[in-house]
Amino acid sequence: MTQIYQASCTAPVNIATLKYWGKRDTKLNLPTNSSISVTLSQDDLRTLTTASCSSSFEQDTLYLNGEPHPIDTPRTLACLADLRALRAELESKDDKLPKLSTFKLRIVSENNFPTAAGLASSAAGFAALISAIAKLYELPQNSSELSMIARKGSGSACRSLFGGYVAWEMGELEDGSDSKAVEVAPVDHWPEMQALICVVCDVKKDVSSTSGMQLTVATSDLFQERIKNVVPKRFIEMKKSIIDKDFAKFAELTIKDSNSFHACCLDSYPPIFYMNDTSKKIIKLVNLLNEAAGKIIAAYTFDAGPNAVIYYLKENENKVLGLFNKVFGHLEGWEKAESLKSKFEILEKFPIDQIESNFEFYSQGVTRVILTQVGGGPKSVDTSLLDLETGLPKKN
Ligand SMILES: Nc1ncnc2c1ncn2[C@@H]1O[C@H](COP(=O)(O)OP(=O)(O)OP(=O)(O)O)[C@@H](O)[C@H]1O
Ligand SMILES: C[C@@](O)(CCOP(=O)(O)OP(=O)(O)O)CC(=O)O
Repeated sequence: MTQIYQASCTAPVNIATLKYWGKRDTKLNLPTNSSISVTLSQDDLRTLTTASCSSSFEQDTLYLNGEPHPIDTPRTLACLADLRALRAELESKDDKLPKLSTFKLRIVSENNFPTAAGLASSAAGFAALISAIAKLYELPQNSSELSMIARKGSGSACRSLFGGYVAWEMGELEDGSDSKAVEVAPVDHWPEMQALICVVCDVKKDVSSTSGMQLTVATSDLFQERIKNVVPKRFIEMKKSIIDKDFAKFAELTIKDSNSFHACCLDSYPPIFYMNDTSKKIIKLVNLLNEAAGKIIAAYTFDAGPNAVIYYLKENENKVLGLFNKVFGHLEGWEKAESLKSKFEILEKFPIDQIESNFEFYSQGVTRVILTQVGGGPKSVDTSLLDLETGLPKKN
């Protein structure tokens, strides 16, 4: 039987605290502003991808969550072309290397969380795809260099090439060769960062990030102010808050940036609404919590959908989870916090009677919670999703 070469990697989701919104080049996914994100732990949310190639494969194929998935989209093709070109360069310098760049690829991938549900599956998906093929091809490129390929798949995916706290530097060159992800700080620098994700019931969003941001670029005046005057300063301040481990500052900037991004969406013409009434109730809960604490202990952020991500530090876990468990404790996702429940608290100054007297209103609209934390970048793994006998995805 013809040899099948294969390699597997996992990659994480990242949730931006300073949002990427707007492209200056839609083909290369070059952004109008730099952005910052926190990489979330792969213990909770991760993509696992096996990349394989063989002279016997007749076409490039992708299986996602057990089903064939289109691979011939311009963005995926751009990633594959870049990776093959880098492999071909290695082969041209060393005759002994098998000509993997000429073989067709078979890629098998699985997300351990809902795909296309506003949980950044495309970011983890492209980061895992690029990492697995780079491993298969034995490419020497570092994570920043690979991030430029992932960026062509989906802008935010470039940040999933790193763990911890990550910046995507927008760059200024036309060919995008300086628009890449870099590490702001590794997980170990500030491992106390936690994230509570409230998954909000929703029908699929009607404006994708890709088209939404183009509408904003074309029509919003507020957006011009955002990219010229707001984000450049915030980018420097947020990086500093991470280096200084200054949660109050980090949280304030995170909240303001989520608000600024959604304000630009509303200022688009016609307006775009990603947050819904449930999202607004969650904002209110976070505001009341911070007021009761007398300082900012929780920061909300929303991407292009109604799901909330709430960042907080481990030291405030009892207070933050205490409140959210009170409201959403009946939902799936609290198993991880079982041992903490006896320590959950409602702050003395929190107006809990407001919530209790309107409990149905506050507790509706969220389908599940995910408790997670800051985590590491892509990992090379031995687990393979490919059945070498059949050359097809393994059956579960
Ligand atoms: N593991 C994967 N491997 C390759 N492509 C993937 C993978 N997971 C997701 N994708 C691609 O990303 C698409 C989903 O992206 P989409 O932006 O709609 O949703 P999302 O990233 O989950 O949510 P959001 O961008 O709103 O946070 C999938 O349809 C698929 O094309
Ligand atoms: C609101 C965001 O999540 C937008 C993400 O946009 P995408 O990276 O999904 O867009 P494309 O580059 O067109 O694929 C903010 C962010 O992650 O920074």
